[in-house]
Amino acid sequence: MPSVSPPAPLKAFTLALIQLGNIGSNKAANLRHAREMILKAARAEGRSKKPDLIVLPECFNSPYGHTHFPNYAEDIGYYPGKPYDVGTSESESVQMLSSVAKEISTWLIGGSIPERDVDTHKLYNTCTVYNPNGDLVAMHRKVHLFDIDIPGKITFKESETLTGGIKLNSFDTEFARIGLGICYDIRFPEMAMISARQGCHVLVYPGAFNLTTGPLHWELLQRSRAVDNQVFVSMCSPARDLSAEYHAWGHSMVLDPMGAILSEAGDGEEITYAEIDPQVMEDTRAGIPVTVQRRFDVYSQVTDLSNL
Ligand SMILES: O=C(O)CCC(=O)C(=O)O
Repeated sequence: MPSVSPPAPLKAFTLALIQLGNIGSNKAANLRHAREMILKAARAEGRSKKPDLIVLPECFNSPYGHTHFPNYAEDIGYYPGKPYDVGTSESESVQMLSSVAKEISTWLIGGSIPERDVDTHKLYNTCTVYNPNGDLVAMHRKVHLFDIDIPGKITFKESETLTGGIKLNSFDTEFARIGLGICYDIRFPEMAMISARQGCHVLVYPGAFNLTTGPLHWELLQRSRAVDNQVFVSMCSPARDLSAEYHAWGHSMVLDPMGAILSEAGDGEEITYAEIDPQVMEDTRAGIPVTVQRRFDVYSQVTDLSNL
């Protein structure tokens, strides 16, 4: 594992998930609606304070389906660690997300969008992150592509048009270190484990489960990753739209390190908020000390599967 600097301590903060509805074939309309909902989430009517971090769902600017990715893909051209001028970005989604993050002066995880690499022209399912100044500060390309085939229920093959990312990604805010994944990435505990061991306090996955795997696995996987790693976990879904080609499960949620659900949306368009309390993480880790009981001396014996 590459060496990573330890994170600053987790502080209390408010997380808002936008379970976005009305995602259709008109990209400009999708972007307009996403912007309106981000402004609404930031207004936080009826709440005592505005959120510190707002999250959009997977594929928020285009219909979800591998045949659509090439038509909706945008050139982002972001290279971690290199200066990035949002003003000259080719990506209209990046432009919108950056300007609205700046307008509301709030951290924003921009769900995901189909991206075309400017050099290789390969397509990715990509999440971008903005600080309250509107700077693009992190990007995650979905590592594990959603290729499933459950006969009679659902067949989906992202790898027909997309390429998987080759890197795990996280970013630091003034309140937490946050690890990124996209949807199917949550099925791979190794990825969550590495992010948690690199100091992430919260793992956020823009996602879009379906009506076959959603009921059984959506909550289970999030609770598992939260309990395994004693971190906060959250997935943000689009709203369910039965007139769309892909029927998303909805139920955007936030879980604490004990696996308790802090907030959960229904299946329609909704903004759900959760208060992240660092004490819960501290108490969980003190009470159930798995984070300091790991036996790497034993695990090393089972890495070679040919011995089994
Ligand atoms: O893993 C699943 O069941 C759903 C995953 C998914 O919808 C996705 O990766 O977009």
